[in-house]
Amino acid sequence: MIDYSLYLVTGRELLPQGQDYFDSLEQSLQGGVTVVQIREKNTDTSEFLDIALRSKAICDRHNVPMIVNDRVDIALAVQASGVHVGQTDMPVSIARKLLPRGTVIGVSCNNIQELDKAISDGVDYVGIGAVWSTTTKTLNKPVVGVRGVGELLRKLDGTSVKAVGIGGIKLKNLLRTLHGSVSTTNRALDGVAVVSEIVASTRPREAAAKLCEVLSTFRSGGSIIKAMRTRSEYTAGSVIDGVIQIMNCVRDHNPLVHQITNNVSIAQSANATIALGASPIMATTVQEMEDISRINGALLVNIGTLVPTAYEGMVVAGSCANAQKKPVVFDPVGVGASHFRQSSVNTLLDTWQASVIKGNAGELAALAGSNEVQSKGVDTIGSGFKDPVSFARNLARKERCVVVMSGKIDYISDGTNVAVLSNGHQLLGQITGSGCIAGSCIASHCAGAMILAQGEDKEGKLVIGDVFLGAIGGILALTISAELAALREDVKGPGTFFPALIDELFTLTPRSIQERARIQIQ
Ligand SMILES: Nc1ncnc2c1ncn2[C@@H]1O[C@H](COP(=O)(O)OP(=O)(O)OP(=O)(O)O)[C@@H](O)[C@H]1O
Ligand SMILES: Cc1ncsc1CCO
Repeated sequence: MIDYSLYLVTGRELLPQGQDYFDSLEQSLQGGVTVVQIREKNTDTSEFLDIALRSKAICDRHNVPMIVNDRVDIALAVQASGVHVGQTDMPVSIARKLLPRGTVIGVSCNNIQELDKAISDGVDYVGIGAVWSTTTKTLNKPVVGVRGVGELLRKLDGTSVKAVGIGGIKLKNLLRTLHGSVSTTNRALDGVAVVSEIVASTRPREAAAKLCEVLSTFRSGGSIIKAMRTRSEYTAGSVIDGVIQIMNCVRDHNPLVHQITNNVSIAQSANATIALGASPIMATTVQEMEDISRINGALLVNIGTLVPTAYEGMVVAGSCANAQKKPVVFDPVGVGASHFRQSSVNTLLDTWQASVIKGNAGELAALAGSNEVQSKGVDTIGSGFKDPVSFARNLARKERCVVVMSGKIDYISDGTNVAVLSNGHQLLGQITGSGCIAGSCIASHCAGAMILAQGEDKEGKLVIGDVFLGAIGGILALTISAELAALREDVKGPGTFFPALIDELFTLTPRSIQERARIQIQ
């Protein structure tokens, strides 16, 4: 059985100047590479054969299987463990006939059709990619993206076919790649193929060892749920206790909450953040994203009025937040309204891992590609999903993060649990940006959750802190404050409601949360 965990694809053209190919291979194996594919471009048969033979001797010494790219004849000549073929190389059925029994055959797949064919051809493994855009190879097919890998992996359920991700996988995106590519049925990649991160390194041993470390911490951290959460079981009572702890933490620590949001509700969102005890910074420019990611407690990305400069900032800010393991709250405002929003949302979610995605039913339907609920611009139409609990849970599994579906009732899921919250007031639906404010409240509470979890083990996690509780706390703070504001005599309608809401967020007490929270965990 081949261990596909760290699959090295060689590329002599990528070696740093002065680096010997065989020495680099030796070091990579010492660093922990578990399988090697020899890839040669434009090399004469005799030279390829010589390289394959010498590479095989090195791999054998490490007891690591060697696979030959494309050339069945070379694989036969050196008794390689396997052959890897591309879509335009030797067909799998013919390679199978030519090769001795037990020789592994792998094929590159970019889409469902290619994957279906590979499965029916009886391949042993598939290389799914490109996962990221890459400079190692000129791509003539669309990038699959981390989320696309998960959809393809689902197809392998019930088969013995193994899968490695390939294309642009680096140390800096490895954890995100592993986490984000798990299918809704919990099928993860069996390994990752790496080229330049190892081959182009002047220290291939260290490069391989670092990649192995991430692989093993991810695997020991287990599934999405463990990677996202700090607690494994919730009850309504434990959730309320947790929310109050976070709420107090926000007030005690005043975390910085970085928000890239729309120009309709920017001031409202900043005011709500302050009222909760956090500190907003509404910064959009690429050049400052890294600095802010070091000091902030959480990031909110809201595409309400998407403009090019802010969009560039969003791309970078999310990656910086992931690198710092800070919570990223994403609000795909009006995603169904235009192709531009849709493709921007896809690029953002393929670039970084959101910790929480928040939207109304129409927005989340558009994100999930469902036409069960329609939207009009930034608003949802109709009464929502027939089974909102399952919808929220499935979307959380698909996007590998916590999902908040807002509305008269809010549904919050981490892919396993669904918290059903029925607090709120209809006046929230009669002011603009209540959803955007909800995003700010969630981000503030996720920042509090992150501070509370500071002492915990960060290894193998993409985000620090219980973002499920952060999301519930943000929604409860807003909706309970809205109920209290609506009760006030000075509130006569939407115009007087908004300032009262800010006052109530400011004076909200743990007692009000305990007394008023209407929460059910399913
Ligand atoms: N009729 C209602 N009754 C109770 N709560 C409501 C009602 N409408 C909205 N809310 C609350 O308001 C918050 C925002 O949800 P909503 O679904 O209105 O956001 P949205 O459509 O994204 O808003 P916007 O586009 O104005 O920012 C949620 O926490 C939700 O519970
Ligand atoms: C009205 C509106 N348009 C873009 S963003 C926004 C705020 C509510 O989502």
